Amino acid sequence: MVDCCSTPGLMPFEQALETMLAGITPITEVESITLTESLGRVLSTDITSPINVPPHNNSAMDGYAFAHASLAQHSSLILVGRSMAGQPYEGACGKGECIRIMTGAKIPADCDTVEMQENCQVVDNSVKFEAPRELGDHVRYAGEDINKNQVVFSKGRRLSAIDIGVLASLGIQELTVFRKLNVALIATGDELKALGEPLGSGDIFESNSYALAGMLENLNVNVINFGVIVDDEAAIREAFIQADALADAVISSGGVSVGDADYTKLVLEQIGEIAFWKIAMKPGKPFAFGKLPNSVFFGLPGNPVSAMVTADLLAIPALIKLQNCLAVPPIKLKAKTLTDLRKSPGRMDFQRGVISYNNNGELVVNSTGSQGSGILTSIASANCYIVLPAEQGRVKAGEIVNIRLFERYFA
Ligand SMILES: Nc1nc2c(c(=O)[nH]1)N[C@H]1C(S)=C(S)[C@@H](COP(=O)(O)OP(=O)(O)OC[C@H]3O[C@@H](n4cnc5c(N)ncnc54)[C@H](O)[C@@H]3O)O[C@H]1N2
Ligand code: MOO
Repeated sequence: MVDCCSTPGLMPFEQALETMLAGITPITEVESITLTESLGRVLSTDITSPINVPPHNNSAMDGYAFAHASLAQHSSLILVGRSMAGQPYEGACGKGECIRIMTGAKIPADCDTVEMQENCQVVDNSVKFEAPRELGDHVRYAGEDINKNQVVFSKGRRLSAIDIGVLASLGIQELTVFRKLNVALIATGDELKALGEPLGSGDIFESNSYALAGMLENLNVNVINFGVIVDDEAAIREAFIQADALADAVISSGGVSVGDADYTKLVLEQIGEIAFWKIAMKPGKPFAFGKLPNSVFFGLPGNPVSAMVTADLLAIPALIKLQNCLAVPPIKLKAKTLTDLRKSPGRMDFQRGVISYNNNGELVVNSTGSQGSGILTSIASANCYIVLPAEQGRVKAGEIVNIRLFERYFA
């Protein structure tokens, strides 16, 4: 186990993240899928465009196409044909001539400029142009979006809805992606009751696995939910062994602190190995990272806020690397805090806030109020973390603080 620290026994947050990512070996297995199945999947090869997009010069307006040199000599041009989207004009369009053209229709080789119909007067077969045009006006050029043989998306990219549209515009129907990860979720605690069960004295509804499963949905992994495992060493060992046999990654929550019923770390040590335990961060101090024989292991603290924040800031970046996916750096800003912020030196704080612009156009942040590790609504109502360095003490209203915007899967 690594032991180091700003606060004795606690590993600084950045060092924990770095150590954990260094311990993750990305999967290499790939599979072939159709484009319609590809949302959120991770490309296992670069995608090179087989065609120009658009494939031909086409009009950006409904109007008239002509050679720019023609209009320099005449203010009216003779209409000789019509090009519709999907039904191009294949004839000639010589000096003094123009064609009717619709948005998206192919521009004939003889033409290089388009005028919109609102600026034209048509009398019989003659089109009068009200104003001179620049060469190339309203022309969308072949390949102006994507050139043939251009690398459009790189290996490791997670495909968005827009990416799928781009790939469809290239005519791509099948893709090779990295296989989906299998991720096991285990909630530990005698007090935890599944939804639908009656709450006895001292019980609460189990909520971590629901929120975690929702966050993981955005990573497009297969979630294997083990539900609630009671605070019993043998039961937890059995659940970890079963999860390890099925999953690439095991995420537990609860039982990772120092209480009499906290078995997570003990069992991890028995059947696997711990890389580190305890981070100088708040919330999330007792987070544990390690390995089981076949999988990587993330031991999240049970407190709901601590579980979500460590999932977001530690487990998910590790899963993204395991997926062989390129990481997208978080957006970091600075803002003026509108309230005092309570903070003791020792751990890096990830307080929850709402960032916005004030009437002077300055970025300001409001705390979401009580920052207790059990107050899950402190995340639900926030849109960012207020990141306060470990050594920082109390912050006064009006001071500038570091902000990290929430990821789209979060809150
Ligand atoms: N003597 C010490 N006590 C504690 C320390 C410490 O350093 N010394 N650390 C505190 C910190 S910080 C945290 S965070 C918690 C984490 O403890 P555990 O990971 O062992 O979590 P539990 O004790 O099992 O649960 C804590 C809390 O969260 C509720 N919980 C647990 N799982 C769920 C779930 N799946 N859904 C909803 N709520 C859940 C549980 O009922 C408890 O209230 O330890 C501190 N203690
Ligand atoms: O780290 Mo605990 O998460 O402070 O409550």
